[in-house]
Amino acid sequence: MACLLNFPVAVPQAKPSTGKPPNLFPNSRAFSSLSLSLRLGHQKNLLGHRNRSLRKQMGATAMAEERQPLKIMIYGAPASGKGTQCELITNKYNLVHIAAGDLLRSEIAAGTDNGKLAKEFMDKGQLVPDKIVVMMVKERLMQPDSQQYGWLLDGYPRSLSQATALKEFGFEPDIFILLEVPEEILVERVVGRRMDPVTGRIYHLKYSPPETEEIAARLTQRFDDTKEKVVLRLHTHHQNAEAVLTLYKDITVKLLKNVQVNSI
Ligand SMILES: Nc1ncnc2c1ncn2[C@@H]1O[C@H](COP(=O)(O)OP(=O)(O)O)[C@@H](O)[C@H]1O
Repeated sequence: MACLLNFPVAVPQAKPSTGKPPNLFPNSRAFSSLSLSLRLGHQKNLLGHRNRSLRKQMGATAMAEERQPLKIMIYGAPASGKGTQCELITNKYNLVHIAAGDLLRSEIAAGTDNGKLAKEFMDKGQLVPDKIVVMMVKERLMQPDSQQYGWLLDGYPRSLSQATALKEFGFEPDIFILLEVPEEILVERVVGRRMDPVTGRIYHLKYSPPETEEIAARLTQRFDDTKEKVVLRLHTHHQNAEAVLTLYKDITVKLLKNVQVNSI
């Protein structure tokens, strides 16, 4: 399989169910396994080098004593394949997957005040205010499972202020994974994306259609997965990307998407 980053991390063997939010792309192949393996193989060398430097700095004894769970952030435009990568990475490293968008959709589904306010911004393809998102993510990161097993944070931070806030709370990633995908592919992916509410599986009407008419009949579309809204979401993404990327440039692993659109 893909995603073979190797780090000196403590990976507990048996993680109980964490009630993690559903994956956005459980069945898609946004990046082919082969190209992902190759890229991560390359990045592995880079990271191996970084790890060696780090080990030198910390001293071998301290390193052995202070093994910490792995902490990763993953960043990319809407529909850039974060969900697929999250599945691969969490399976490999047994991390808790925390997706800011899923946390917000849970608030909306629960009908909370935060959820109602969040929906107004999500409807416009804008970032939900920090006063909601920062505390929500912070609280999830503080849960015992995240602390014990490590975390993979997906869709956060999306702005410099979010990154800074998390840093002030003492949450810093070991690795920042950046997904880069051409914009025309993103729009087509979003517009055709559907979810099966029974299995949680993600389909694409053109590139990964449902297997049966029964499934096709029950597919749902995310309320912000329209062409009009994805253009706004992409605009918001581009406005904030540079500031976020600058902050994590020393720990960034970049994955480029250059295969055909039908790899969803
Ligand atoms: N960290 C965040 N800060 C503010 N708003 C967020 C954040 N994460 C998600 N959102 C809101 O939720 C929407 C959906 O996010 P998400 O599910 O991650 O999908 P996508 O990556 O396709 O934008 C975003 O367009 C934004 O309105």
